[in-house]
Order: sequence, then C-alpha cells, then structure tokens
Amino acid sequence: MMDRPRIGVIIPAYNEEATVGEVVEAARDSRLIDDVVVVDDGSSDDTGQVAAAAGARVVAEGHRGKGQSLLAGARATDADILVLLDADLIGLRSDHVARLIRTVADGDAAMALGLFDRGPRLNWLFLRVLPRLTGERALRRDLLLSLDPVDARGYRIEAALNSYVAQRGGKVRAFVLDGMFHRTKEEKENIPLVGFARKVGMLSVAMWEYFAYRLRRLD
Ligand SMILES: O=c1ccn([C@@H]2O[C@H](COP(=O)(O)OP(=O)(O)O)[C@@H](O)[C@H]2O)c(=O)[nH]1
Ligand SMILES: O=C(O)[C@@H](COP(=O)(O)O)O[C@H]1O[C@H](CO)[C@@H](O)[C@H](O)[C@H]1O
Repeated sequence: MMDRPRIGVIIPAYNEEATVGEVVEAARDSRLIDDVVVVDDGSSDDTGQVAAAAGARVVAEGHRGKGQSLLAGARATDADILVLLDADLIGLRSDHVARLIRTVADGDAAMALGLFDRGPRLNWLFLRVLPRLTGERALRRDLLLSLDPVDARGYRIEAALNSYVAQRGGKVRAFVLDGMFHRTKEEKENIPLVGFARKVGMLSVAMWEYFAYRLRRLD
C-alpha cells in the first residue's frame, strides 16, 4: 500500500493570542494532520505561548512579514502537503481543513483555496469575480518552496502563488469554508480607523502585485 502523504499546517502569527489557540486546535482535530507549525512573527503578546499550549510547534525568529513567515514554516517541516492558515480565523473547523487537504491529496487540484463565508451574495463575488487572495490554502510543500522568495515577501505571497500555479498549468479549486471568517484589522486595533488603514495598505500591496504578476512570468 502506498504511504499516505505527510500533512503539515503552517500558521503565520503576529500578535494573534486571541485566536491562534482555536486555529491550532481546529487543525489538530483533523486526524489527517502530522505536524502543526505556528511561526511567531515577532509578536509582542503571548501568541507563541498560546500556540504551544494548544499543541503547536512554535518557530520564532523575529519579525519578517507574512510571506517570509510562511516560507520559514514550510522549511521547518518535512510534510509533503501544506495547509496554510491565518492565525486570526473564527469558526474554522476540522472538516474545513480536511477538505483543503483532500482536494490536493486526491489530485483534484494543485492548490485548494478556502474562502471566508461572507454570505451568499458576497461569497459569489469573492469566488467568481474578485481576486482570490485568501490565506487559507493547501498545496504541495515543494511547490510553495519553488516560489522565488522575492515574490513571497509580505502580503504579496497569495497573489504570487495564484499566478505561479496558474502559469504552470496547475488546477486551482476554490470553495467557501462555511461559517468561517476572521478577526478584522479594525477589531484588532485599539483605534478601528488604524485597522482600516492597515487593511487598505495590505490590500493595496496584494492587489498591485496581483495585476503585476499577471503581466509577467514568475520563474
Ligand atoms: O507581518 C505580518 C502580518 C501578518 N501576519 C499573519 O498573517 C495572517 C494574515 O494577516 P492579517 O491578519 O494582517 O491579514 P487579514 O487576515 O486581515 O487579511 C495572520 O495570521 C497574521 O498574524 C504575520 O505573520 N506577519
Ligand atoms: O480575503 C480577502 O480577500 C482579503 C481581505 O479580506 P478582508 O477584507 O480583510 O475581510 O484577505 C486576504 O488578503 C490578504 C492579502 O492577500 C491575505 O494575506 C489574507 O490572509 C487574506 O485574509
């Protein structure tokens, strides 16, 4: 019988003590997981302690940005397939994680994308019309590590992966993870306007790179 692929979960986390524990627990509840790595990206709160208490392996090497943290997590495991999860998710369930894994493990797609549940109207828009920049995805570890680290920096990594996989003819399967959403930046910041400004900054980078990557080939 062929050995089954080893499955690793990589969770980049920057000051996510409020939610990282539940995300780790949802990942560990899925019997398919061999390794859960939280990359503490220089948090000033108890993110690392909360993640370790929930049963994750914690990698902490200072603050680098989201994309660089995901790559550090991918290098810290020998899993064949990786599930990438944000640390600020609310309502994540083990069956959500299992669906992401099975989509790739069963050969149905090279990359699976799990989108927030924003309600029927917005779900259609985010699934069918808008760039699918979700942080919840599954793909082979060697595919992620073959992306040029320059293209993986910060918030551009999702846009880069979308183009990188598409340019290689890889199939992408996207679906809504019912009932799942996240703590928004407005909720994370003491001053909601600061959170909104951070969100605009993040989306500006992601959207700029999304269109830039569509215009050039990623090696
Ligand atoms: O410099 C950063 C910025 C973000 N993140 C993590 O990347 C994920 C998504 O980031 P964010 O929450 O800023 O994006 P949003 O969820 O608002 O789209 C979260 O787990 C963050 O903790 C990180 O590890 N380092
Ligand atoms: O899901 C999305 O379309 C965007 C924006 O979601 P919100 O407007 O913050 O609810 O959030 C994603 O964008 C970032 C940049 O690509 C990713 O890093 C985040 O993980 C992802 O949540």
